[in-house]
Amino acid sequence: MPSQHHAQTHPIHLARQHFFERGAVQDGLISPLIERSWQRCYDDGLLPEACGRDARLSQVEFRDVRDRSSALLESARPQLDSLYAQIQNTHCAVLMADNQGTILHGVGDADFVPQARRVELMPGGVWSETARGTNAIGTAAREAKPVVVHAGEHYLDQNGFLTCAAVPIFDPKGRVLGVLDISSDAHHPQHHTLALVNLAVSMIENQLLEHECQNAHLLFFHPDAHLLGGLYEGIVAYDDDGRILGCNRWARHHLDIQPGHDADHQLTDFFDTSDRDPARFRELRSVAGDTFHARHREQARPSQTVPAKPTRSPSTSALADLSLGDPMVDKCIQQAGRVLGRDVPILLQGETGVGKEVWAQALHRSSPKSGAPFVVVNCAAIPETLIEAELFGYRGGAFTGADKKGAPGRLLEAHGGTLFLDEIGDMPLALQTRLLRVLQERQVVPVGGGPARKVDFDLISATNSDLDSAVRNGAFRRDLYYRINGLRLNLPPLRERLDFNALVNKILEEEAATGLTDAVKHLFSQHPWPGNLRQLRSVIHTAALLAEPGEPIDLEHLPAGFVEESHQNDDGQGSLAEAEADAIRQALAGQNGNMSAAARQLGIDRSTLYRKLKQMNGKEPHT
Ligand SMILES: Nc1ncnc2c1ncn2[C@@H]1O[C@H](COP(=O)(O)OP(=O)(O)OP(=O)(O)O)[C@@H](O)[C@H]1O
Repeated sequence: MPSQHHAQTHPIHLARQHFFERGAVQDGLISPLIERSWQRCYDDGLLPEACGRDARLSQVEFRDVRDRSSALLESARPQLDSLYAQIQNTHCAVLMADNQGTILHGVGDADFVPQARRVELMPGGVWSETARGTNAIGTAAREAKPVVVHAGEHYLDQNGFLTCAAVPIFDPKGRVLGVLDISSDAHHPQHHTLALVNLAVSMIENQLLEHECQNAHLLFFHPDAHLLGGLYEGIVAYDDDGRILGCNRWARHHLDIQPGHDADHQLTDFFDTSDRDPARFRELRSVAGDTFHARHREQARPSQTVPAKPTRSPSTSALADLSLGDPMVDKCIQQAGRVLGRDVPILLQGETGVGKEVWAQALHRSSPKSGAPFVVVNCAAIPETLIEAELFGYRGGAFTGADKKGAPGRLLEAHGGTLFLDEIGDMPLALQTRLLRVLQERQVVPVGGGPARKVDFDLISATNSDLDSAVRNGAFRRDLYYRINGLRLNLPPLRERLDFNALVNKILEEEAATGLTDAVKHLFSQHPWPGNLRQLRSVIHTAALLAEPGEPIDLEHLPAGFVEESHQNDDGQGSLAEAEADAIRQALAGQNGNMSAAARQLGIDRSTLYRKLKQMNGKEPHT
C-alpha cells in the first residue's frame, strides 16, 4: 500500500515506509506493540490517509455512554482534576475514555484543545483502534497495557501531530473499564507523562475497589515493609470464606496474576497458609515463595454491631446536596435540619421555578418519614370543583361523574408520610376551612359523608404569591396561615444567588453538556431569569441537544427570544416585572397564542403562566 511518507531517515518514517511498502518493519525501528497494532489496522482494511470510521457519537448516544460509565466517572473525577492541575499550561489535555475508546471527559489547555478538536480528540469522539487505527487510547484498551504513541506511530497520517500516553483502568475483577490518557502536540513531548497517568490510574482503581467491595475484608501487602501503606501496595478484597472478590493492579503484579484471571480464587491459592484469614499475620509468604509485609482492614459491615459513626446519613444528604455555597440557601438548609421530624409544618416561599418542589422532596427524603409516601397536590392545577374530592376523598357515587367505588383522597394517601401542598395560595376559601379542620383534628371525613379516618403526615406547603397580603385582604385564612407556617423558608431567586456559577456547572453536568462559551457565560450572568432554575435547566437542556458532542454551548444554541430577553434587561428598560411581562407577551406571540408551547419556551408551568397572565391583565389596561 503506498504511503505519503517517502524515504526519510527518522526511525518512525523508515518504519512506516517499510511497513506500508514492504509489509514488514526492520527490527528495532518501532516497538513490537506498535507493529502488532499497525498489522491489526492493516488487516482490518484501514487506510493511513483515511479520517477514521464511525468516529463520533450523536449527543443522545454520548449521553447513554456517559450514563453507563457513571460509576467510573465518579470514582475518577478527583484524580482527573488533580492530574490536570499538575500538567496545566504544558500544551496538553487529560482525557478519559470508556473501554470502547469513546472519550467521556476531557480537559485541556487553550493552545492545544483547538488542534485536538480538529481530529475529534474530545468528548464524544470514538478512539477505538478500529475507528482510528493505532492510537494511545484505543491501543491501550485493546492490549490492556499502558501505551505511548508518538507522532508517526499513529496509524492515521492525520494524527501524526500528536503524542499520547494512555493507561487502561481495570475494575476490581481485572476487566478493562476505561482508559486514562494525556495527549499533547508532538512538538511538545512530555517526558514523565506515562508515570503520572499510571499513578492517577492506580488511585482511581483503588477507589473503585474500595467502593465496589464495601463489605469485604481488605488485605494490603508489599515486599518492602517501608512501602506498605504507599501507592504500590497490593490490595486484595475477600469475603469471610477467604474467596477473592477483587484486587488492585499491584496485587496482580506482586502475585503474578494476569488481569481477568483473579475471579473464583481463594486467598490460599496465592498465599502459603492453611489459615483462611491470613491477614491476621504481619508477614505472609506467597505460594511462589515471596515474602510480603501485610496489614488488614475490615470495611464497614452491615451484619456487625460496629459502634455507629457520626456520619451524615444518606437521608440528610438530600438536603445538604442543595448547598452549593449560597448563604441564604445554606441558612434555609440549617434551619430546616433543626425542625425535621419535630412536627413543624414548613412553608416554602419563592418565585416560580426556584425549586420549591425539589426542596419539598429533599425535605421528605431527609426526614424520618423518608420511607413513607410523599404526596404532591398542586392546588393551582386542579379545577376548583375537584380539589375537595381530590384532597379529602369521596364515597362511591358522592357526585356526578364520581367513581362508583369512591376514592380515599390525597390526605389519606399521605398517611404516615409527607403531604406537599403546592401553590397553597390558590386554594379556595371554603376548602381552606376544611383543611384547617383536618390539620387541627387530624382526621378526614370523605366528601359524601362516612366515618372519619385518622391521618398523620408531615405538612410542607409552597407558594409563590405573597401570602401575607392575601391574609390582609381576606383571600387567605389567617388561622390556616399560622397553622401551615411553622417555619418559613424564603428561597432566593436565581438572579440573587451567589452560587450561580456552581449551579450552572451542576446542571451542565447533569445534562451532559460540555460547557459554555465566554459569550454565553456573560449573557447568563446578565440575564434576569424570570423562570429561575426551571428556565436555566430548560435553556441548558435544549442548547446541549443543539450543540455537537464535546462542543460548548454558544449563543446560536440558545432558544429564540432568550438573547432579546437579556438585552431588554441590559437597556435598563423598566422593572423586572415589566421584563417578565414582555417575555410572556413575546413567547405567546411567537407561539401563536398556544399557552402550553409558550410556557415551555419560558420554562415555567402552564398553571403559572395562567396566573401571571391573570396578574398582568389585572394590572394593565386593555390595548
Ligand atoms: N437545586 C436545583 N438544582 C438543579 N435544578 C433545579 C434545582 N431546583 C430546581 N431545579 C430545576 O428547576 C425545575 C423547577 O423546580 P420546581 O418545580 O421545584 O420549582 P417550583 O419553585 O416548585 O416552581 P413553581 O412555583 O412554578 O411550581 C426542576 O424541575 C429542576 O429541573
